[in-house]
Amino acid sequence: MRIGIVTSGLGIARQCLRKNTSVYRTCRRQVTGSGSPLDLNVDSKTGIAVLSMNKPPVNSLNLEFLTELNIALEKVENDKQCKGLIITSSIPKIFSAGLDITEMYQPDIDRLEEFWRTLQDMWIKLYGMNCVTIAAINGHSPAGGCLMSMSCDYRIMAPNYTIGLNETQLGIVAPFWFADVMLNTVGFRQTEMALQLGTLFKTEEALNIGLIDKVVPQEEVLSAAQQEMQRWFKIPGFARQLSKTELRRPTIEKLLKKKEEDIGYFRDYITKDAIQKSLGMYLESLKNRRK
Ligand SMILES: CC/C=C\CCC/C=C/C(=O)SCCNC(=O)CCNC(=O)[C@H](O)C(C)(C)COP(=O)(O)OP(=O)(O)OC[C@H]1O[C@@H](n2cnc3c(N)ncnc32)[C@H](O)[C@@H]1OP(=O)(O)O
Repeated sequence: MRIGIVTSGLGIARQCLRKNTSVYRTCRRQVTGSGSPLDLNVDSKTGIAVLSMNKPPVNSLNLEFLTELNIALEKVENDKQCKGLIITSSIPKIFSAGLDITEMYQPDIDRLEEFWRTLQDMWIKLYGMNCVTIAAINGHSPAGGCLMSMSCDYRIMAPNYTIGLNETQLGIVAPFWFADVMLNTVGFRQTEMALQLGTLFKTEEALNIGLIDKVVPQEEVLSAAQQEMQRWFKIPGFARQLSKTELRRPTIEKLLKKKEEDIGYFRDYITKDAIQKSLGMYLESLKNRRK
């Protein structure tokens, strides 16, 4: 089954969310054209869903894209046939460039708050997914891209890319829940160094510190993820799921308790003059890189 979701506006996205049971039908109908930022393929035989991000140029996470991701995750979670989810990218050499910096630079305040809330929701869903989740990291994966990868149960990455929480290099701070997920993944010492230095790890380095679990050649990333999934499927689903929930619940609950506070903190922090200046300079440096 091939399902695509279009981003022709938040209205459609919300319509899909509201009519949850008809999401498949509604979205499939919209998809016939090209330009969908997400491809969701559910193989009813294997029970594996492959969600491929396809938002040029770099799969940056803006409000609309995050909304689409939320819909797709919800759809997978509600689909009794789906036992596993693989997240990957259709953009060559990029898994995701992380949060769309233009959402944070000179923002409209209402949209900024909505953006952050939608990101929180996406993370809560992904980190708490009942089904097995594998990140097939076939490109660079900085900051928000790293968060998405770390939120999966297993990470397979192609060589010669980078991954990490590089926020300090932008002059900003990784939120506490980004830090918590990294702590849960690689432990305190690696996290305190990586967060302060804003380290982007090369694939092999990421493997060495346990930020990713396996390295395979670029063209094998997806098939390796499909194969890995079989190992997880052999474990009785309920026992596996409960083990995951028990381990991840405290981290999720920590954010749930402070969701509104976190939105306010983010808004006040991001709109500070010094932070705006840093973000402006970083955006400029990205644009000048190719000159
Ligand atoms: C209290 C808490 C407060 C704040 C918390 C905030 C947490 C933030 C989390 C984040 O995720 S911030 C984003 C961090 N991401 C990055 O630093 C990645 C930046 N991008 C790159 O390093 C590279 O673009 C690349 C991903 C390695 C890809 O390189 P490539 O050479 O292939 O592409 P190019 O650099 O030419 O980019 C093409 C195009 O896309 C624009 N771009 C890139 N990344 C972003 C982004 N994250 N947001 C918005 N736009 C981005 C780039 O400027 C180019 O635009 P142009 O074509 O108009 O020049």
